[in-house]
Parts: sequence; C-alpha cells; structure tokens
Amino acid sequence: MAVTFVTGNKNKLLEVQAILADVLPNLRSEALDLPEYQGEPEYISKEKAKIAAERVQGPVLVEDTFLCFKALHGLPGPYIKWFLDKLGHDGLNKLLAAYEDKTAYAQCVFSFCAGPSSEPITFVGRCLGRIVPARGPNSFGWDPIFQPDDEQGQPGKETFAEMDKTIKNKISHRICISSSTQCGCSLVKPIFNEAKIVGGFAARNNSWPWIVSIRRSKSDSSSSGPGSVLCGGSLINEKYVLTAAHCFSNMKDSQLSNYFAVIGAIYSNDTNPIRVGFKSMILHENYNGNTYENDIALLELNYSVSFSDSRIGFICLPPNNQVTYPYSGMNATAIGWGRLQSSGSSAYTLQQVQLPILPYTDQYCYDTVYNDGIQFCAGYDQGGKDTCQGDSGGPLMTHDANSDTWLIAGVTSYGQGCALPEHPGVYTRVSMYVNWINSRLNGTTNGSQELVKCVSNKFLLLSWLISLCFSNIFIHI
Ligand SMILES: O=P(O)(O)OP(=O)(O)OP(=O)(O)OC[C@H]1O[C@@H](n2cnc3c(O)ncnc32)[C@H](O)[C@@H]1O
Ligand SMILES: [Mg+2]
Repeated sequence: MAVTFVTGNKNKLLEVQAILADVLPNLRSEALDLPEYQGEPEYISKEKAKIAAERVQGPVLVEDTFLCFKALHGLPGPYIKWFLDKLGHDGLNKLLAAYEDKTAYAQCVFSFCAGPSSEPITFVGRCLGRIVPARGPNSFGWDPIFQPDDEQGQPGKETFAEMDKTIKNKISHRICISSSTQCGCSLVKPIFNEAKIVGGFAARNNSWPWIVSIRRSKSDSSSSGPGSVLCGGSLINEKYVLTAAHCFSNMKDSQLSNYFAVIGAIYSNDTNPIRVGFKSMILHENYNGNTYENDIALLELNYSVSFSDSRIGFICLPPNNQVTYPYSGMNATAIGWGRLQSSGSSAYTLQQVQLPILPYTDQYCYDTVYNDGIQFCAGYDQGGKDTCQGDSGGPLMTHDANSDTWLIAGVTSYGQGCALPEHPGVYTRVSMYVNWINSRLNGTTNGSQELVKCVSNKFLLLSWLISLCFSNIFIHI
C-alpha cells in the first residue's frame, strides 16, 4: 500500500520527494488540517501521525521542523513558524543580538504510522549551524538565515538558501543526524566477550568515545610525551570532563598545567587523536578526603573538542536526583587504564569490566560505604573483578536499551585493595550531582539529557526509515 506524506508545505514536500525518490518514487501527499499539539517534539509528531493515519486510513509519514537557537535554550523550536511569520529574517537575527552565541540547529522529527491504531515510529534528524543575516533567494522559510556547519564543525560558507538544492538535501536535518548531538552513543559497538581494571578484558578501539585519560607530563621528557596516567574521566560535553575530586584534591590550580587529557585513545601511551590541556578545575566544595563523600570534579578543557570526529563522543548524564539510581542488581560497566592487580602494573590497553550494582544492605557494601545516598557499591562479594588504582575518576556506565545509549551512573571513587573478596568498589552516585554539574556548567536544564536513539554519524535517516518499513511493517499491511 502506498505511503502518504501528510504536509501542507509544498517546499517540504519537494525536498522529501527528492530525498526519497529512490526508495519511494511515488510518494503521495495530502494536505490535511491536523491539530498541532503542545509538548516535546517527538510527542507532537507521533500524535500528528496517529491522527493522520486515522484520517487517511493507511500508512502515513509526517514531518515537523524546529529551528532551535542555542543561546535561547532551544527556542523558537516548535514555534519557529509563528516567529518567522511575525518577525521575519531580520527579526530572528535581532533576537540573538544580545548574545555572542549565534549557533543553532535545525531539527526535524519524522513519524511513520503504518495505519490506524498502529504505534508510530519516530526518527529525529539534526543539522548544526548558525544564524546569519539573510543571504540567498527567499523561497523557503528560514533557509536564508541558516548557515550549516561543514564536516569539521566549522561555519560553512553558504546558507541553505544559497546552496544548490541537491546539496541541501544531502546534508540537511531531513536526512542527517550527526553523532555530535547525541550523548552516550558508541558508534563502534563495545564487545562483551567475558574473558584490570581487574578481571576484565581489553576494550574495542573507539568503543568508549567519551573516555578520557588524565595524564601528568613527565618533567624529564619532552612535553609531547605520553606522560603518566593519573586518573580516568569522561567527557560530558565538548568542553568538560567529569572525574573524581580525590585525583586533584592535593593539587594547586597552578599545577594544573602539568596535566593533560588524552581523548579517543586506546593505549596508555597513546596521545592520539586528541591531547588537550586543562583550563580550570572545579572540585566539589564538600569533598571529604576521609569519607570520599562528594568525590566528584569537573575539568574544563583548554578548548572545545569536535564531535564531528566519530571517535570522540560524550556520555549521557543519568536521571536527575534519583537516590536509587543505579538500581541494585543492574549490570554496569567500568573502564580504565588502572592497575591490573592491586600492586601490579597498569593496563596498556583500555580495559573494561562488567560489575553488578550491589544493594547497600549487602553486608560488605554496608561496611565500606559511608553515605549510601551519594555513594554506591558495585562488584562481587567473592571478588575477582573490580576497578583499581588509576581507574579512579573513570565512569561506571549503565546501558539504556531503549535508546541504545550509555549513561554515567558512577564515578570510580575508592575501594580496599582491588577485587578482594568482601571489598566491593565504591562509586560516586552521579544522579545526585546532575544539578551540581549543570549549575557549574551554567546549564539551564535541571534534568539529565533526553536519550536520543543512536544512529551512526551522518546516518541517512530516511533510507533507514524506509528499509525498516519494508522489512517489518509493510508485510503486515
Ligand atoms: O504541514 P506541515 O508539514 O506541518 O508544514 P509546516 O509548514 O507547518 O512546516 P513545519 O511545521 O515543519 O515548519 C515550521 C516552519 O519552518 C519552516 N521550514 C520547515 N522546513 C524548512 C527548511 O528546510 N528550510 C527552511 N524553512 C523550513 C516552515 O516553512 C515553517 O515556517
Ligand atoms: Mg506544521
């Protein structure tokens, strides 16, 4: 049965028909007056698709476009149509006059609904860029004021309006999603073949794109040397590394210049692909060196790294303020270049180990943890698997199966020995610090990030949608 693309926008229809020409050459369209819901983009889109399928009595595709200004925390977003109508291109530029940050992203949400009473499937596409004074023909919406970034994440040369349509259709929000907009996506899938960290096994190259190796420059070697591993950390955005406060608690700000981050590495002497110094450190103000309470810190990088390199990514923050997260019994994964045994040598290849979250009522956890509201245990009562010296500050991660994304549930904090029976490792409960993190980053969100399903860098969204439809859904209709 033919799919109907429901839209009242002729320009949009032309673009979607061109993008889908190979897969759906006869995409029909219909302009229905559908209610516009309020709420989150995916909700708006799904509701629209359900009603459209009801009205058409068959499979439908709908699409909504949002134009989001970073400085305005995502606005105008779903309201862009009205802002554009009332303010025009010039007015939209003026909205940003008070802000230095002119970056923006175009986002579209497609929903496909196989028919009445079917649950829609939703795909989100994004294109990063910036708002500029209008350039090019004024033939489609805000095209003249949106200048997409190039492949390297640098300002592109042309606005959407100046570009040839075929080029726009290869890079626009209607077709692409870039890994840079998604947290917790490991595009090189991690391996989990059970075989130091202690009792773990070597990670697959680039499967943990947010892992940071925090190193100290060796004074006797050249400044370009690999240095020695101090701690682990995790990128939580393009500029900040989350780590443990105890790694830096005895350090003066002036000593920070002796340290650097290596991002995207797999070996402990690797300095590729990115080596970058630190600009500042923010240790938790209530860090307690005796009890390891509030063992959490942020390190600001000297410059923002670019996530257009798919070897580099950032991890999702966990649900905000959930004292029970991670739940006991959940399976978590720790990674690091720490020691392979308590008094042994450090790992050469990044190691990973799976550890269950222990309840506070576990007697060994109870004996080890000082404050179960902000700390938790992971490991095995019988020992054998654990984090160890050098892994501190690194992430203990949980996997969200729905979105296939990774969250940082814990920061590796302390333990007695490594992998000893009856001595589980202790982790800082990151969920209780999401507000702290956001406040230190001048973030406005009080919550954690939305988990957007991972798709590979520059994935061709629509081809995926269509292949999915053909394989799973079309056979039922
Ligand atoms: O019937 P629908 O499909 O909802 O069509 P619409 O015109 O309401 O379209 P949207 O809600 O998706 O779009 C919001 C606004 O953004 C404009 N717009 C959408 N896609 C665009 C693009 O690729 N380039 C420029 N402007 C765009 C569009 O003209 C609207 O003013
Ligand atoms: Mg609309």
